[in-house]
Amino acid sequence: MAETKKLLRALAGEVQDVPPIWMMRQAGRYLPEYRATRAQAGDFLSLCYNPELAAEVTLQPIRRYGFDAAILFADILLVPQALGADLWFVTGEGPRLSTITQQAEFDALKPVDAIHETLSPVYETVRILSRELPSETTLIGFAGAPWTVATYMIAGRGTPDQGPAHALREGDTGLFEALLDRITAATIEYLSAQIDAGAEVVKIFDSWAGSLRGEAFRKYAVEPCRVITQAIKERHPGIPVIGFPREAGDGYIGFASLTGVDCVALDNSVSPEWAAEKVQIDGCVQGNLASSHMVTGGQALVDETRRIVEAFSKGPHIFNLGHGITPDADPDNVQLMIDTVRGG
Ligand SMILES: Cc1c2[nH]c(c1CCC(=O)O)Cc1[nH]c(c(CCC(=O)O)c1C)Cc1[nH]c(c(CCC(=O)O)c1C)Cc1[nH]c(c(C)c1CCC(=O)O)C2
Repeated sequence: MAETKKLLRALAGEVQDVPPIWMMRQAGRYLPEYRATRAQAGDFLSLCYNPELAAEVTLQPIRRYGFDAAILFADILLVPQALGADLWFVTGEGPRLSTITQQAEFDALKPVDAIHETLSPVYETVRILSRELPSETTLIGFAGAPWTVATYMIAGRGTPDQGPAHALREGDTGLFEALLDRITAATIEYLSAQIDAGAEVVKIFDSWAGSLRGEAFRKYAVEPCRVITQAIKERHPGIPVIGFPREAGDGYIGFASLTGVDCVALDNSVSPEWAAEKVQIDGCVQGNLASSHMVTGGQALVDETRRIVEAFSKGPHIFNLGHGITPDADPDNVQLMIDTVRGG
């Protein structure tokens, strides 16, 4: 059957006059309706595990803007929690987790097949969304990449340079690799369950891939993404995978062929002209407007949006930001970006 949804057509390699568009963190604190539903849920994690409300916040940006894709509302850190880590969010600061730096802490983690006990409400959210989304909107499921998830599990929080994870990688490579393998296996099961529940595309977020270089990038960013993508393709033929090795720089070159992903998401540290030549030659790309334009707006937003659309116009492209939209963004600037992409 020929694809009718714009996003799936781009992922299948179709070049479109107007690219499909969605936005990382499109359900988020910049939207008053999100803040209201989050308050109703109580806190962020309660929202993630409440299927009705998580589906509601996923749908809010679709109703307001008519994006071509909806991304499941959840978080990459639900997987560590499902593996037995303690997880909580400190208001204004971010996530906190129990740490894994010793063998005994790793040994206390749960086996992979235990994750569904914790994650089943997420699958219910996906089922609700696949019933309720407009027929032209694609539903994207997601997970964190093993390296990025491991950086949080090792440090117990977000870190500017992923220092604790690099220290474990060098100091106890065996333990580090065992942790990555556990996360990889859990991620395959988690994404697979999202697809069974109705996700039509999955995205792997490697937000901290940029701190891996050379051989380490190949072993801990490329290889886990390849293993996950291959398993997804074997179990669910035809389901496209988007990889996001954020700030990979030269590592974006060849990433699609090395991992098997159908699309590479680009951050805004690379220029669209460079990426069109070096990355889009392998297939679909997604990106890459700086999310700061959602705060500042104006002619610069319009000019930069047009530049990106033009640079990627000769190949398959999904318009997106280079990273998540921030809480201080103005919802009117999002509309301006969409109007610029769709209206020229
Ligand atoms: C590293 C990472 C995380 N989570 C995620 C990543 C990878 C992408 C990236 O690099 O941004 C991915 C993520 N997080 C969230 C989504 C939902 C879907 C969407 O994009 O709209 C997705 C895809 C919701 C969220 N995840 C979080 C929020 C804000 C929580 C709130 O409402 O208070 C949302 C909407 C919290 C979160 N979650 C995480 C952090 C570091 C934080 C705190 C920072 C912040 O507050 O923005 C971990």
